[in-house]
Amino acid sequence: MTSHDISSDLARELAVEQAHVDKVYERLAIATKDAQRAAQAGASRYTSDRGDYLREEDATSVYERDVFAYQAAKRLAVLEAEHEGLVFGRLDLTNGDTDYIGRIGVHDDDYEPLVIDWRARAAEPFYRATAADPMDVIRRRVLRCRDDRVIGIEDDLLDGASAPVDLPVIGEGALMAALSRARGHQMRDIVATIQGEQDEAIRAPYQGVTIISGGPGTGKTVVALHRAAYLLYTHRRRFEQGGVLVVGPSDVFMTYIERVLPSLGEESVTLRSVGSVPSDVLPVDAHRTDDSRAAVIKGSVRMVDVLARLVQVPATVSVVGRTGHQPKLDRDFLVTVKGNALRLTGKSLMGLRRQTVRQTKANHARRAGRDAIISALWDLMPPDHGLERDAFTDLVSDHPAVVEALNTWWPTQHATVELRRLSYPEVVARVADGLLDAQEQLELLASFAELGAEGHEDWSVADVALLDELVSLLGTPLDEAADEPLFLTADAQVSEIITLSDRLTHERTDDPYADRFETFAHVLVDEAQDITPMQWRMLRRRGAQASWTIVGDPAQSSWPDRHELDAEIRALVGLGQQRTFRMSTNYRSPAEVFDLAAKVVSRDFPDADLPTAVRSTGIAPDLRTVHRGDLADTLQELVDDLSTQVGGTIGVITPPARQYDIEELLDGLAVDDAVRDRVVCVNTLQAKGLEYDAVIVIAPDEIIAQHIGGSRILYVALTRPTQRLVTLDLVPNGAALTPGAWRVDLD
Ligand SMILES: Nc1ncnc2c1ncn2[C@@H]1O[C@H](COP(=O)(O)OP(=O)(O)OP(=O)(O)O)[C@@H](O)[C@H]1O
Repeated sequence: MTSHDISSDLARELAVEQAHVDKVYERLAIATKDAQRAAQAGASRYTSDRGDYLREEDATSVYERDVFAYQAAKRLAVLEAEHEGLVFGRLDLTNGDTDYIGRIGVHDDDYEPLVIDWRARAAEPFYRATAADPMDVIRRRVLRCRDDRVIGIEDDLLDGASAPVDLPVIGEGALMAALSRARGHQMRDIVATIQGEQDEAIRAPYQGVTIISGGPGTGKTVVALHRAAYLLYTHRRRFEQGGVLVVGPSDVFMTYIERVLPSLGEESVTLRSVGSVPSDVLPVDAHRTDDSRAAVIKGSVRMVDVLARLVQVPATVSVVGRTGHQPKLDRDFLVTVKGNALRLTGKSLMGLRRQTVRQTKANHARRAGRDAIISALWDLMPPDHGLERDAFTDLVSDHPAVVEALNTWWPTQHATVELRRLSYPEVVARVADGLLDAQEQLELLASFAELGAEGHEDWSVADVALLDELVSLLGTPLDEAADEPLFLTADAQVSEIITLSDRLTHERTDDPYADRFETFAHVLVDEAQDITPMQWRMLRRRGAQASWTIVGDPAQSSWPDRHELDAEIRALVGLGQQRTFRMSTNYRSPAEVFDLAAKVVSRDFPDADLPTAVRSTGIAPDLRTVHRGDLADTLQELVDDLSTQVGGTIGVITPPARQYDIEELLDGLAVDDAVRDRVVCVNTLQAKGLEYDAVIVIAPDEIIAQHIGGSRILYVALTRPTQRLVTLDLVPNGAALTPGAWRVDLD
C-alpha cells in the first residue's frame, strides 16, 4: 500500500468515526439539558439549613426520593471531567455488529446503545480479546479524541480469517502509542488500552481480599484505581453508600493519582495518604518521615504494648513526665441541691471509681463516673423533693465539686498529649522496659525530642498510627465529641478530599461508647509493602466490615521484617476469600533501564518478582561520577540536555538528607519557566509510585546507606523513568572519579 493509500484510508476512517462521535454528542446535548435540570432539583436537597454539611436524614432522602437527579449529576460530572475522549473504542464483531465503548453508556431514542460503558459486561471483549481467543471480535479499534474531535486511530486485527477483504487496519497498536507519550505531573487513566491480565484484576469479585502484585511499572496502581471505578459501577449502592477509601504512601502520590477516578466519572471515593488516615478522629495530617530506624520501631507491633502501658500510667505522672502520686480524693464530697446537703463519703467514692474503671476505656470512664456520682447523689435526695431526674442532672453536672472529682479521677486523656510523653526518658524507661532494647529506647526518645511546641507538634507519618492506636485505647473524649459537627467541615485542617459519598454515608451512632472511626465498605491500599503493622491496625479500624484491594511489590519494601508484616496481612485476610493477581509486564521503563535496576535488586534479593519490559529505546542509562563541587554545573548540563531529549517531566531523586541542598541547586539553574515547571525534586520515599520521562538519581550509595530497605529503595529510584535514566555518584573534590560501590559487579 502506498503512503497516499494509507493517508486516504486514515482520513476516511477518521470521518466515519467522527460521524458516530457527533451523533453521540448530539444525543448527549439533549440529555445534558435534562441532567442539568434534574441535578438542580437534586442540588437544592443537598444543602440543608445546617449550612455547609449535610444531615443524615437529608442524605437518605436524596437517595430515596431522587436517585434520578443524583445519577444525572454524576453523568454531568463525567462530561465535565478532564479526559481524553468520551468514546475511545470500537469493536467490529463477526456477526456484523459494531459496538462503541466509552466512559459512560449512551442510548439513542430507541434505547439502542450508541456507546457501551467500559465497565459493562458487553465491553469485556474490548479488553480481553486476543488473536488466540478473539471472542467474536474481528477488529479492535482505539479512538483518540481531543474534546469532541477524533484525532487518531489505532487498530488490532484479531481475527483475520473472518475479516472482510477491504477492512482497513490502521496504526501500530494503541498500547505502544500510549506508552511512548510524554508524561505530565499527574497519572492518566488507561481505559482505552487496559490489557487482558489487568482486566481480570479490575473485574475480580469484590468479596474478601484481592491482592494485586507485580514489579515496578506493571500498572498495579492504575489497575487498582480502575478496579475502584468498576466496583462502584457494578455494586453502586453498596460502595457509594458504604464508601471506598484509597490509601497511598504520601501527599505527593495522592496528588499524582487524584485525577484518574474523576476522569472515569467517579468522584465518590475518599483519597487519603497514610499520614492523614486518622483525620476522622484527630486533626492531624502528617507529611514528615522519621529516619528509617525510628520509623521501624514506631511501626512495630510491639508498640501496642508500649502504648497500652503508657495510658495506664496515671495522668498526673503523664502530663509532666514525672513519677508522682496516685490520684486521691479521700475526703467527703458535698453537694447542695435545692437546700439539700448531699454527702458522699471518700470510701463510697472509691467504690464508684473501682466499678467504673473496670472494662471501660479511659475517656468513656469519665462519662460513666459522672453518671455514677449523679446516681449516688440522686439516691441521697430526700423524698418529695419535687425535682425531675433530668433537672437534677443538669443542676449537679457542672457543680464544682463534681467537676473536681471528675478531673481528679477521670481526666480526659488526649492521644496527642499522651504520645508526647514519650519524649521523657523516665516515661520511656517505664513503658518500654522489656519491650524495646536500650538502643531502641534511645532512638524513640530522640525522635520524639524533635516534635516542636506543644499543641503545634510536627507529627511524623509513623506517629499518626500510634496516635490512632491511642484513640482506640482511650476512646474519643466524650465532652468534645458532643460538640463536634456531624461531618468534617470545609475548613478542617486535613488534606482529605471530602466527597459526596463521605457526606452521604457518614453515620452518627447513638451509642456514646462506640468507636468513632469512620468506616468504609471497600479499602484499597497502594504501596502496601510499606504499610507497617501499626499502620495495618489503623487501616483495619476503617474497614472492619470491608472488602479489600491490596497492591504492592515486596521487592520495593522499606521494611526489614517481613514476618511481622505478613502476620498483619494474614490477620486482615483471616479466613475470608482471597485472590491474587500477578502483573507481569513493565509498561513504564524501557528494557535498557529496567535491566540495570533488576541487576541491582536481584544481587541482594534474588527472589524479587521481575517483570518483562514491553519497550526498548536503544538508549543505555548514563552512569556518571562527579566531584561534589561540580554538581551544580552537571545538573545544569543534564537539565539542558534532557529537556530537549524528552517531552515531559524530569525527576531528580535524592537521598532524604540531601533533598534540601539539591532543591537549592535546582532553584539556581538558568532555565526558562517552561523547563523549570517540568523539573521535580523528590526524595527516595516520596518517589514511590511516581514516574518521570527522565530521571536523575543522586548519590545511589547514599540512598542504600540511608535506608534500612537498602538496595530495594535504590531499585525504586532506578525504576521511575519512562525514557531516560542518569545516575550521579558523588566524590569529594580532588578525589579520583571512581564509580560508586553500588556499581561493582554490575557489568
Ligand atoms: N494498559 C496500559 N495502557 C497504557 N498505559 C499503561 C497500561 N498499564 C500501565 N500503564 C502505564 O504504566 C505506568 C506504570 O503504571 P503504575 O504506576 O500503575 O505501575 P505500578 O505497578 O503501580 O508501579 P510501581 O510499583 O513502580 O509503583 C503508568 O504510566 C501507567 O499509565
